Amino acid sequence: MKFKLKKNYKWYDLLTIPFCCSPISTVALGIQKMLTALAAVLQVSVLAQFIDSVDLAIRLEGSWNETLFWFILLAICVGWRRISFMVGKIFISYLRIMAIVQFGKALTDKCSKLHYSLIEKEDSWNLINRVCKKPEEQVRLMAQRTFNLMLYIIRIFGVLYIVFTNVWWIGVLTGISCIPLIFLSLKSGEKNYNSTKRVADYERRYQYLGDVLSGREAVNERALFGFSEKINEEWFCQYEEARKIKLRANIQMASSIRGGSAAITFLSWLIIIALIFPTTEGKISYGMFVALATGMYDLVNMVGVELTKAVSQLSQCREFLKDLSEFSSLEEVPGVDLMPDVEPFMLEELEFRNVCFCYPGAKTDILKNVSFKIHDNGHYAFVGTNGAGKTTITKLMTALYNNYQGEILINGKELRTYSQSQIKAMFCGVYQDFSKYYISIEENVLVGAIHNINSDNKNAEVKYILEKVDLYDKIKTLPLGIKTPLGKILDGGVDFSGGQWQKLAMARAIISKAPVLILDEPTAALDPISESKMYEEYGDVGRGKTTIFISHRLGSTKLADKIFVLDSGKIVEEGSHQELMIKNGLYADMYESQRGWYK
Ligand SMILES: Nc1ncnc2c1ncn2[C@@H]1O[C@H](COP(=O)(O)OP(=O)(O)OP(=O)(O)O)[C@@H](O)[C@H]1O
Repeated sequence: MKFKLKKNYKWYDLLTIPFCCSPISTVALGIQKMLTALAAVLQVSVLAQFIDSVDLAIRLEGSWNETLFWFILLAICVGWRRISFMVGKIFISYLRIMAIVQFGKALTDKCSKLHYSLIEKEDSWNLINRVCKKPEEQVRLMAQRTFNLMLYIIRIFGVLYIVFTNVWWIGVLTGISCIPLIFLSLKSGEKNYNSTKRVADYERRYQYLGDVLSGREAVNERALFGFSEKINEEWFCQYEEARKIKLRANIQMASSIRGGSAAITFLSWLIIIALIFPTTEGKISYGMFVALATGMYDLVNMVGVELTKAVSQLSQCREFLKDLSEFSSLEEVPGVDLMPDVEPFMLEELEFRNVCFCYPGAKTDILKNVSFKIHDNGHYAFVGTNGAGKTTITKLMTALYNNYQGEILINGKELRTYSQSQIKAMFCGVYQDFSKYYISIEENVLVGAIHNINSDNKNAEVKYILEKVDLYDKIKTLPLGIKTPLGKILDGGVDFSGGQWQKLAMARAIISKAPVLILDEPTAALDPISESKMYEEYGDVGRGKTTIFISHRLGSTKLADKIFVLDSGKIVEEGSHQELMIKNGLYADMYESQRGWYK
């Protein structure tokens, strides 16, 4: 059975979620908790019978055999309560495994379908992190806390029933006094979860700062600039803030639990005193008095501490369900998780017609009336100042955002009418912040053509492309060749330099069968020789593809058939390098200022 997320979660889903993950362990856990609760209730009556039978046997009015019978029963009750904890642990560990497989998988599936803008927005990103953090732990808590509540309720009602059948008014009085405590617990649980939400923001910040302080990425700058102390202070501030919020929530919860338990302890003394009268009047036996007095202390602990804790923890789970409902209602992009179309896509023309675009939540337009056309097999470049909107254009053409105004037409058809599989089949790219996958070199390249490469010539094609990006000579020297794992996660992994990783990203894009190749600062990490070699082979690399090239190195963009110059979200100039130089506008200015460095 495959776990499916639904839009609206109710309180009963605290059990249906674990049940859908693993019916066997959820039912087994429920039975284990129920038997434990019944054993505890039974123990009260059995203890009374045992004491009374010992009393009778001593006074020679009863038999020792009967005493032995009650003793064995008492030993079974106590023994089961001891071992049931271990039995429960076995079911829980199985439930956790199944929760990763079922619930965890459903969450990651949902994440992979989410709209790109939700990942970029802080609120939704925090929600995603809260829900997807340790799903197996959430499922365990749901099952364990719900069954614990059931266990306490059975025990409380069981003891109350025994008290009620012996002295009815004491049973009723105790029952009524438990009700306000349950409401108090619900409130404190809600408060506790809200503080966990607030803590999550601080945790995220201090974890990030912790990475800067101890991670590998910032090691060089850390040593050079010596910023550790300053970051450490900031880390401490964030950590302290999170600690204070947690502490306040714990104090609040402890005071409501302790306050409740003090009230009920006082009540239990009154009840034990009240029990003396029916005992002296002979309405209840001595054994029952001892058993009920012990049972009352147990009851006090359950209602005053355990039940309050269970209810408040359960309301934390309920708050998690609210988050889960919100998460599962987040907007999905239909088909975003599908593979690219296997059918090769033929691009004839891509056109932006009066496109305006504002990032969700932002106030100003980043792109203002942008219009341009690019054609099959052409080489195009976008240049301009930082923040002019070059990368944003590539995000729109690859349909990461669809809230633009104006039209984006591919082969004359609006981009929004294409399916995600079709769009994926159109574009491939190397971005500024390209990914580093800690898998083998071969797999790193094949990520770009996972769906449409023939396994017979896979190796030859990977080698050919690695030669094209000038990486094969280095890879040949590695003991495992193209099978060598990268990064420090797998055994025998080697690390690449920034430029080598970038070449690998380039290889990934080239092996893709998509007809449009987006290159966003693809050579930023390359040495000058590798860079110029890449440009010499530019035509070859982009063979049969339409290339869209973004770079600040104007010496490289001048090879493009057409250059678009962007300034503050507008295309201010367009033409070939020669045409733009004759125009003597912004492009010529930028080009001359760069050329000045080499004179
Ligand atoms: N997710 C986002 N939300 C809001 N604003 C954004 C977002 N991403 C980018 N921007 C803003 O959009 C503007 C254009 O960004 P873009 O990355 O397209 O610029 P660019 O021309 O590629 O710059 P660079 O040359 O520095 O890479 C910038 O002002 C940036 O701050």
